[in-house]
Amino acid sequence: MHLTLSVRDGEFCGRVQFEDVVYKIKTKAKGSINAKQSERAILKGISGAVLPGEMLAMLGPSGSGKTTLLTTLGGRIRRVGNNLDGSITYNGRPFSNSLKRNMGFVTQDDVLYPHLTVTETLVYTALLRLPSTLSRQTKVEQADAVIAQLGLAACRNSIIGGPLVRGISGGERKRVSIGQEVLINPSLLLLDEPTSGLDSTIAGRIVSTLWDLTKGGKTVVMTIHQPSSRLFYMFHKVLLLSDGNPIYYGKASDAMDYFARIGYAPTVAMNPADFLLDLANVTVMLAGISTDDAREDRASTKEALVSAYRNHLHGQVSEELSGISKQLKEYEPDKMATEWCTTWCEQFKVLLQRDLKERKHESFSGLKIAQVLLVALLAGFLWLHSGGHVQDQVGLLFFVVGFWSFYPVFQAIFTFPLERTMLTKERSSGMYRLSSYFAARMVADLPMELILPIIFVTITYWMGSLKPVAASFFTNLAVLLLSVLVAQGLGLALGALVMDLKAATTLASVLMLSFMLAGGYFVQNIPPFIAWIKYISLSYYAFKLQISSQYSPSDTYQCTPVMRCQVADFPSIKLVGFDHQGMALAALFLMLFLYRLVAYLGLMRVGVTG
Ligand SMILES: Nc1ncnc2c1ncn2[C@@H]1O[C@H](COP(=O)(O)OP(=O)(O)OP(=O)(O)O)[C@@H](O)[C@H]1O
Repeated sequence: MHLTLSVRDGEFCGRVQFEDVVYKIKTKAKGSINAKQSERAILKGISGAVLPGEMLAMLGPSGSGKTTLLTTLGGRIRRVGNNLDGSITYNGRPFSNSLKRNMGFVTQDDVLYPHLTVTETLVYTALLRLPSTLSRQTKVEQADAVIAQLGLAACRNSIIGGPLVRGISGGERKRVSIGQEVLINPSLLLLDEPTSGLDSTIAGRIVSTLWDLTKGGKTVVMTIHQPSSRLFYMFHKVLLLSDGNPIYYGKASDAMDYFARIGYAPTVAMNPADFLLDLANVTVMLAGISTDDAREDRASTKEALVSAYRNHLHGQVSEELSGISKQLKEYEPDKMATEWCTTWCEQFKVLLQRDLKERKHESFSGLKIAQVLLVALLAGFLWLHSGGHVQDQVGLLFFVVGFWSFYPVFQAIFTFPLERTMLTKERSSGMYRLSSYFAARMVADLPMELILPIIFVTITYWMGSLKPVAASFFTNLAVLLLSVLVAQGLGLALGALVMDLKAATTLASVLMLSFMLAGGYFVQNIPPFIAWIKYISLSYYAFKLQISSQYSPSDTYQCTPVMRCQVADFPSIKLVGFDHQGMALAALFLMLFLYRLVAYLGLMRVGVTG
């Protein structure tokens, strides 16, 4: 069966050449705090080429560097200093941002939204990744075609699922991940262990689908663990790695002959992939060599395999690479899709729809609503008889401000750390602009961010006998909604900056506590050196504006049984005062934008791994 998707030019980046690729990481020796950093080479001079119509499999034991090489070929490892050496080109050109939108990359772990169905997942991907020139209907049809081609029709309306929700099976999930990449009809498709954990029938089906892609002129590169011999012979080329060294590169069908020629042949008939893996692990029992040789220690056998590669294969690879380079000189490159596939507005619209659908269960969670209702009713009953008591009413105002400062911060703080892997995956493939994602996220969260405090205030305001005047109620509500949005921004900023939930929540609790304490209700005589905290405290400004919504400077209250005092002189009110209300409002608006800007800047770091 041939894949019939044809939405992009298939020759964008299909000729991949990599020559003497070396990748090093910095490591610290164990056991000593003062240990100096040393370098460890993960890839030690790897060369090869894959052309349109070819499927290259990277084989090797766990930890041999397959994923690292694949990630490097996918342009997802940053060059920092001299960590990455050698040359990698795509149709003779280096990696570029426009290229990432024309290649597919399937990661080892499936990064999918758990609450979307298979169809929704693929349709949203189609809407985001296929060009604007195609109609919505065509994109949906494209997604349907992929569902049929990958055998997902039976589970098309089932949710993906995750650790906490039961959904489709692991194999189906893997096929959805592959479908997301196949959808864009990439000229180059890179897959990290697309068959691991799957039974041999499903694995065979996946590899056959990928093989079909190569028949359509696509280039496929994958890492794979122990393919069956049927699958092994479907690969046009094989690259065998051992501890970061190449020990075989060439046609799959020539691999066994090559090793037999250099003195390594299996004693019994066995799956060539198993034999190659045993060799790379240096665990194979070798035929045709003496007992002494068989006892040869692992290091020297490995060295023998590495030097055999250098002597017999390295030259051939270099020749192949220079031959391709010569052809490329005569080859007129196709125009590459350098622009985004879809407009900002389209991206925003689709991301918003997807966010609303994916987070419906969370935003409208019964638990969340019950929690807010319960606290509102509790506060309402506690303050039921507070009418006319300034102390009680100021306390209620401060409690409401405090609750709605803490609550949104701790709701929002999870947003970006939990989305990080998804954002990295989607941004790495150039799926959408960060700004459209960010805007969609902000808007998708709004309904619940605003509905819950409205319900809360409506209950507490009237039960707590605050000023029964419509203008006061709406001012109080508006100020609270503004402070909720500010608090949400602060949570988003902390999450995006720290990206570690434990650290972010610890930091948030310290910050929010300092803001609350300096907010003007608990302490009146704050030492001057620390008094400035109130000027960065959202609780202070919100509290100040809430007070003004209830009282005016000329109001009085019964301070002793025989005397009325000025409300303005009441200690907690005196501290925040009635002046500079405009400034307080401006400060809240400033925070509203500033925190979101910080969150956006924090997110800009997410995108390319390495
Ligand atoms: N950023 C990193 N920091 C520390 N070690 C790393 C890093 N990247 C790779 N490594 C190490 O490099 C080696 C190769 O890793 P890689 O994931 O490429 O192996 P692999 O062949 O894909 O393994 P597997 O089949 O188990 O996925 C491993 O020993 C791994 O621990």
